[in-house]
Amino acid sequence: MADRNVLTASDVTIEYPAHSVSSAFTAVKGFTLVIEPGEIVGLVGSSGSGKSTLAQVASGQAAIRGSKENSPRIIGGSLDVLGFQMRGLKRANLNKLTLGVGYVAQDAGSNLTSNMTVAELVAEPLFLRDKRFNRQEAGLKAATLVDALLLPVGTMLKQPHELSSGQRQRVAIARGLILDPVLLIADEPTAGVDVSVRGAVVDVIAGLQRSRGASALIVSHDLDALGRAVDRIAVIHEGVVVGLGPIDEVLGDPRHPYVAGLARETYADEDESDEGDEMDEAGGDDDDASAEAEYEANEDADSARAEARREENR
Ligand SMILES: Nc1ncnc2c1ncn2[C@@H]1O[C@H](COP(=O)(O)OP(=O)(O)OP(=O)(O)O)[C@@H](O)[C@H]1O
Repeated sequence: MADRNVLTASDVTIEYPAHSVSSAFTAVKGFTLVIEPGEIVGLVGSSGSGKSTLAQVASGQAAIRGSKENSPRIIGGSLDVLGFQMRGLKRANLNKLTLGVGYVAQDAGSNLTSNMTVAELVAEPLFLRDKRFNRQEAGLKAATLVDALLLPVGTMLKQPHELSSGQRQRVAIARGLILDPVLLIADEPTAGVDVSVRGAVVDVIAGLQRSRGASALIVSHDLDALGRAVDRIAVIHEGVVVGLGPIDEVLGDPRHPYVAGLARETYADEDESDEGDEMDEAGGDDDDASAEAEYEANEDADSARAEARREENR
């Protein structure tokens, strides 16, 4: 029976299978999350915490790439996306799933076909789905998205090499949005985007999806960029959800040292721009200091682990 939620993850465990030089690795452990229609959720966490792995599995991209490429696979729990059980999803259903799920990969901006114009790149998914799609309508849709993503209209005639990396990333986002996905999964959509427009880009993604009653899962390690655009955040740490809810609630009542560190960092940033704003936190300075120390230690350990794992898989 189809699930009314856009995404329902119950105790999902995901692993990268063993291959010639390395053993199997569990990247996500017991992940639970529900995304309702029209809801915008941010997935936050440090490097190597499992965000991209989840995004690849939930969007169907891992299944499309298949086992040959050492793609991650669900080994425990259940993940339902748009009514499809992602565990052991058949190829025919995978095609149906991707009609409704848009995916913007972490490095999407740097993988755009080099000899196409922005107009062609953004409109291409329409023609891949329907060769006879009306060209004028496609051009108009592409231009509207390019404009919404704060790119100059002149960008339409340019090729990727004529754009900055942040502009290329925004072209990739426009590509991900042009099919009006029921669920957009965007992995670090603001990577490389100028800091002054990062928040606005997330706002555009959230606004466009919300206006159609559609949903989004926006992966980011940048809470500032998610800002007020998301309804809730899920904080993931070492593959486990350690915080879930509206940003202010999660950060205001941290239940895990990683979240406490995240809160402290976020509030410190806010204090820098608003000097009179004092934090009134229970627990006192000693607790804050130890949480921050643990957060920083975790961050360092995460980066080291992620790098070691990448090295191992080279
Ligand atoms: N192909 C792979 N094989 C084995 N392990 C992998 C593979 N790809 C990633 N991992 C490991 O899985 C864990 C989660 O990685 P993932 O890329 O999902 O994290 P992330 O939170 O998206 O990090 P980042 O913010 O750096 O992109 C990491 O420990 C990583 O090293």
